[in-house]
Amino acid sequence: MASLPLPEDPHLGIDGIKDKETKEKKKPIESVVFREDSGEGDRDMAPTAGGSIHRSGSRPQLDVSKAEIQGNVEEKYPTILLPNQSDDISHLALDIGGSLIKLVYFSRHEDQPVNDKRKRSVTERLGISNGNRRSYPILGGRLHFVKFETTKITECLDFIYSKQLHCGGAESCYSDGPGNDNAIIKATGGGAYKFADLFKERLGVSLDKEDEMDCLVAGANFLLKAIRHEAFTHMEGYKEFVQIDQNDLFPYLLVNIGSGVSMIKVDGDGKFQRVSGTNVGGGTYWGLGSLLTKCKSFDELLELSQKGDNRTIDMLVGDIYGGMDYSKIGLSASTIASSFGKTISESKELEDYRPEDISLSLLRMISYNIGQISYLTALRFGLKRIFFGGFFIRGHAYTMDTISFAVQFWSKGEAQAMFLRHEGFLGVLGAFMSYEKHGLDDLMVHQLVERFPMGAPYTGGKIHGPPLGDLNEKISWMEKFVRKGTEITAPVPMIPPGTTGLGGFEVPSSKGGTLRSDASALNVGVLHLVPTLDVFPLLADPKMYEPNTIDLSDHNELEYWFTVLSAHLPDLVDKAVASEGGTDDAKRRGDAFARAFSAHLARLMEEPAAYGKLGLANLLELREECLREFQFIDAYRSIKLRENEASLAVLPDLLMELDSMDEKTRMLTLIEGVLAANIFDWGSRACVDLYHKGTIIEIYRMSRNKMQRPWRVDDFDVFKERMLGAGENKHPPHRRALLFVDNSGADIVLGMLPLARELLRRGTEVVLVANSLPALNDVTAMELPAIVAEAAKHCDILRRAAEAGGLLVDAMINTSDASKNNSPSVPLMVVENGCGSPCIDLRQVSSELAAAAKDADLIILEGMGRALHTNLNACFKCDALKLAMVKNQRLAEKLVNGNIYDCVCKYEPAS
Ligand SMILES: CC(C)(COP(=O)(O)O)[C@@H](O)C(=O)NCCC(=O)O
Ligand SMILES: [Mn+2]
Repeated sequence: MASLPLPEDPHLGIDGIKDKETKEKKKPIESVVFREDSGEGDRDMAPTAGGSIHRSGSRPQLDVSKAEIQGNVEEKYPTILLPNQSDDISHLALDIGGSLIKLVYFSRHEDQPVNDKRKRSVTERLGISNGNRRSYPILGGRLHFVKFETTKITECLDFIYSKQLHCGGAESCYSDGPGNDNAIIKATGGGAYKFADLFKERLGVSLDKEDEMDCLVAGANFLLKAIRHEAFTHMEGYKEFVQIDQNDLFPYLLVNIGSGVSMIKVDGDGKFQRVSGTNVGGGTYWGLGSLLTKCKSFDELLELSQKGDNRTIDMLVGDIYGGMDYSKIGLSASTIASSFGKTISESKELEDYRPEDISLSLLRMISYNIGQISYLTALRFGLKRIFFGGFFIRGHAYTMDTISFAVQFWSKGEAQAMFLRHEGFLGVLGAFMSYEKHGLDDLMVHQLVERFPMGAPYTGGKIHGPPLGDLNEKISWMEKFVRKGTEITAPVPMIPPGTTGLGGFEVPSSKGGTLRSDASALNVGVLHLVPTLDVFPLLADPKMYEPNTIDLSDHNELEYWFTVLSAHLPDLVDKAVASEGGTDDAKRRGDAFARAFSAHLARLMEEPAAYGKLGLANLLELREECLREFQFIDAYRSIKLRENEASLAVLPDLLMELDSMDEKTRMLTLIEGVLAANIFDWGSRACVDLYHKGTIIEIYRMSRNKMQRPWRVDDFDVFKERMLGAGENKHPPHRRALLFVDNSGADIVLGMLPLARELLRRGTEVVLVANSLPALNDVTAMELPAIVAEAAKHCDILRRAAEAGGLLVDAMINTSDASKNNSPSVPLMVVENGCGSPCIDLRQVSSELAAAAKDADLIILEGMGRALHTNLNACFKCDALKLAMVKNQRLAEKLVNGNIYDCVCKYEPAS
């Protein structure tokens, strides 16, 4: 393993840089002010105060009476309070089935007062329009999925009441009394009729009934088009996500297994026909099962089947053929010849059979039957794809395998059974969409982000626990949940393979002792609707793009990262708690965060695909999301400030040194500088250990000194040739470069800013692309302008470019930079990337980044997260440079066949 010993000599490592870290305190940036917005915002959205407007059930309108602008009226997109908007916003839809009530509700994003002047400046500069989004002012928000047993409808009513969902959500319901008498909630399923009076009586709302089939199809179409990892196959214990081509979705067969089974041929949006069905469905399993086993609930019955052996009940081919296969017609000895058939030849009573065996026999009988009828129906209509939904499946591996087996067996591999992660929520989603007003059907896959918060009632433990209002309740729930045993068991992993090869099926074997009662609910997150997200326009082929370099479906890989992230946890909790003042409340939240994140990790270890396709980037993002869930906004804030300050203190010397070099040496020194400064990464165990051994500047110098070429991946010469030309052969400078920056401190100040400065000097516009939200010690777009302003005090190029980019005006700075001149400068801008993770999925970036990308012809991705964990293999339409120091031994071996602290400089001209 390569080592990075600290230099004995505390003198300068990079020639000329003095150790000013502790000596020089920086002055505040009082001389720099942001340019004020002209104030000419779009006015067409301004509410007309006073009059109320007509509302219709199908064409939604907003009640803008008594509307007022919250915060500064000068803001371009001020937050608008709609105090009377209550009954008409479709916050809630219901699917009240025979067994379960499914509920989808919408919560708006809390509007942050928009006071980010950088954002306004860049919006103007890049000409970002709000497109047609303003016609759906409530669109940005979250969709939550919850379910209750129909027998416990009172809990469902309490839940709706406590969240004030019946009168448009807590934020717009200002009375303590019951809901508005005019309130209408879209509902589907038989219970929409049966319980209409109860809803009116208890909540004062009317249920607007939507057709069940319409809803099922609308829900399925939406999910299949809009959710990336919605459909999957499940064969012999293996789950594999299927990439659905939106343009090649129809026709398909939708099999919805509720109490009964409907088979629907879907030809398009709103174009379908119920072509078949069977009365032998989930209700049959539950009903017959309870009669035969005395089980009280569906889940109890399902759990029982885990320990069952159906051979004591079912008559198998082997029972008839003396233990032999009937190979001539392709039947193995273990194939069921007759479900429950064995019981006729024995003179036993019901009590003589194990309930476990009965449950399994019944489950197999019903699942096979549904699989077989589905296949025959698909065959009848020439359909190749069959999607199964409905709560009978419950994310239960054995049920899915049985159905898949039947489809495969009877179709001889021609047809494929696919399952849906939101299997039970199709109808209710369709009902929700029938409001039309959200524009949900216009949403694209890149505008939906699924998150998995660790909050009851929709994850873990009992689904129908008390609704959680605030963080305290959530933490209490966490504590209770964790006391019950942290293990979250997966929906029955199978030991593969289970077939005998001739069409038989062995007994399911479960790793976990118990089957979690709400497996399917745990596989469903909260759907964030973010209309401002876009696909990065410079991706060479968005359809082929896969952000993750490390796929965690490989168990060894997952196990390694599980261990690494678990080991990192105590230190992270300390930092997070300290960042919130170390109060008792912060400690409690820190503890809850650690438990929640550990529980997620444990869950994913059990079933890596539980939340969709899992890559390392998803795990790293989950950690950040989890911190935010427990209100740790910026755990590394003080570290970032300290490192920024220390690095800014030595920047002038570095700039002077760079300016004294010839062009070629300078270009190399700049790239070396980026790679060396990328060592400041608080997410890497090895680096954090290193930081105890020296000051920031010592470590930076040491890192510079170790920069020896050739790097592990070294395309520098090709890059240099593009930048500086070779001999007479000169290239025009790039028009615009997007620099995806990484860490605070030396990384941004001594690495990326000097590189940006070089590009600016050469006439290239520079856009610094930084995180929207904090993640580890990554610099954010909000923090960057102040850093740039501080750096600009020492550099005329940066100052003029930052001014030109609208980052600062009135910067009466005495620059110490030698390269002063008064010619107009190309702009330096800052845009947010739309994410809060150390990695970046370029399928979902901010609209401002997408706008900035339109004129860009060079991308520089920096750091492990953005250039290695994600995007190492990404291809772009323009030139791309990927720069990172590999700060993890295993990764170095795996990705570049090298060692920790090796460097990657990968240059790929436009493809
Ligand atoms: C989280 C990170 C991707 C951040 O790296 P960066 O993008 O800052 O270079 C990186 O620190 C990482 O992969 N850490 C893995 C854990 C470890 O090696 O300890
Ligand atoms: Mn980072």
